[in-house]
Amino acid sequence: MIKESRERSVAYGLTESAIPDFSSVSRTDLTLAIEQNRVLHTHALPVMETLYEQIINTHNMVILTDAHGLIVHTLGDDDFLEKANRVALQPGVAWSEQSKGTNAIGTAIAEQAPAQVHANEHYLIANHFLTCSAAPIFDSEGSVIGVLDVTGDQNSFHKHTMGLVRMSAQMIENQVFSAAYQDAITLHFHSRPEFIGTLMEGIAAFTQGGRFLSANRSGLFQLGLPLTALKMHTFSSLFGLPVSALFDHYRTAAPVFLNLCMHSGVRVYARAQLHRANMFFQADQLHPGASERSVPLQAQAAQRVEQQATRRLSSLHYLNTGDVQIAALIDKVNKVLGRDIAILVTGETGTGKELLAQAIHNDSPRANGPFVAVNCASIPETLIESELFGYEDGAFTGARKKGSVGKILQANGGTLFLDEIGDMPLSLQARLLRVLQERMVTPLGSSRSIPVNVALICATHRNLRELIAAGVFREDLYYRLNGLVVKLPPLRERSDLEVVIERLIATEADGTQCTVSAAVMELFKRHNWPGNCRQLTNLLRTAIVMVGDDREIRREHLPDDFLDDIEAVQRGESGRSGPISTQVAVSMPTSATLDDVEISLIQNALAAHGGNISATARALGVSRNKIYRKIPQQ
Ligand SMILES: Nc1ncnc2c1ncn2[C@@H]1O[C@H](COP(=O)(O)OP(=O)(O)OP(=O)(O)O)[C@@H](O)[C@H]1O
Repeated sequence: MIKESRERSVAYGLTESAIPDFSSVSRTDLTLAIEQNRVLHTHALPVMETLYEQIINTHNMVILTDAHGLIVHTLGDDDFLEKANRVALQPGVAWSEQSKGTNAIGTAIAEQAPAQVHANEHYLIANHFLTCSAAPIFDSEGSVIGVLDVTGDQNSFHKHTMGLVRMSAQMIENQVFSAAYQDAITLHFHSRPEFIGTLMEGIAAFTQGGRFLSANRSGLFQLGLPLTALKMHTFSSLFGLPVSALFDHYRTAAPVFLNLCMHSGVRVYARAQLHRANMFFQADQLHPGASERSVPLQAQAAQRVEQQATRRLSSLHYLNTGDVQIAALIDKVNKVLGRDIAILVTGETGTGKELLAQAIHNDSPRANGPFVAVNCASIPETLIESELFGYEDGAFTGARKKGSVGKILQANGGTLFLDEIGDMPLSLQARLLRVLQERMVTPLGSSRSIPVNVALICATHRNLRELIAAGVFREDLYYRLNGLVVKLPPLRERSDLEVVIERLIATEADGTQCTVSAAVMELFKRHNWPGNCRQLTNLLRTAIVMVGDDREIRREHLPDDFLDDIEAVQRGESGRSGPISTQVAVSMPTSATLDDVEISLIQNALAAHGGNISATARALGVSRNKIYRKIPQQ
């Protein structure tokens, strides 16, 4: 493979000793490339993070490219990233064979197969210090849509890297496949039942009528026919049963896998996932430990419940539950309603910042206009620009035909809520400021400015002044956003806990009478509520289910982890309930170094956030990479 690739490199007119082409496409073209590869990008990022966790601190980086070898995302150890930047291993740079000669990314694309290129196997001498393992990612039609690569210093070569990259690429392929056929019937199968739900499972997609649509890599292998031939088949010609047998099987709700005989005579175990509309017949329901595929659906359901509750709770009057701090806050907000004054809501996570923003909108003269919420922390940095500002129709060469209306324009006539504004990349802060000052939006790739009329509410749990001092938040934008700054108090400081609980129960119990026992109310009052109203809402939601016909929430109806927290506090342990930094500071030996304190602080925060790295990073105001670096086994 290397020999042929080197021959191709010569044919492209490259010289081994040449200085590589370090040029990068423009920022706009990079954003466009990411947008065009949005599905790949979305599904690859979590897999890249997991892959990076395996290789952290080994002087390596994980790279995602599009089908032409253009790097669209990287994750890596800072020390190696510096070295990598010297040979332009960074977003916006092309690593095709045409551009860089023999290299794992370009060669994997040319060969349509995994490629490992080590040290002086690289065509360009400048790249001899690298060792690279790349695997192409295929779509359901068998076309390469991107490449996943791990690149490191040649001394960091490890023979397992290629295997990890291949598995990760296959994982991305399976995710992309499932996303493409989420409305189809999918059959997950394998000759060994324990492989169903793993990377090894075959997945085949069928129309509701049973016509074969496509299969993932393992599915094609197991079915033993090329894709073109399979497209002539139906569920019944492949498995000897009408597709309606799947519905019948799951209607009986028997918790067993289907046992199917393939056209080749080989028997496989299978579970089916039926159309979204037939969600109730999902095979996943038959497994006590639901597979990961059911999680998004459960998450969606939970989200719907939260949204419904939010709608019921959203008016300033409703939020005024008797606490003096809240009353004063609502009073201030009422005075600026309908005025052109930006509102900045601060407060710990879960204190109700978004709920307050929605209430402000609902009570404002813009109530009939849209309320558009954007969480700046949850959108990958590279996508925030297009998400906010949108695209012009066919504005770029090769751009997708339909442009996209950004969130700012979607909020026209209504309210734009920018949550976690402190996470807005510095480069976009200037653009946002311009929009706010000029009241015009220029979609990406367009020279046309569109007038826009939005009321702006921003929220943050971070200290923007500290961010300004650190040089990551623009002072001029800060002054534009803080027309009125209101701080939602943490739940532990509120005097209206009983009223909040009463109202939440009324909403959550949907009319059923339910009360909280005096003992539990006492527990609630003493609790620190690190997750604030969100934690209380979730806790009550669970307790109401547990209480059944009892009508009174008692200690036995509360989740164990909550009771553990309470007991830890009672035992005098700092537990999860106190401010983490204080706990660490007092519990460290005097000989502890700053590094020890940092590690301990991160460990405590991780425990407090159930091991969730993103939440921990947010709470501590550091990057996820920092957490990985300090606690590598995470
Ligand atoms: N005053 C309240 N009464 C009842 N429920 C509330 C109240 N405030 C917030 N909630 C509930 O708590 C949950 C979290 O609220 P919200 O998303 O508004 O918090 P947030 O401060 O924006 O959180 P984050 O900082 O994590 O984005 C929601 O389910 C919301 O309905």
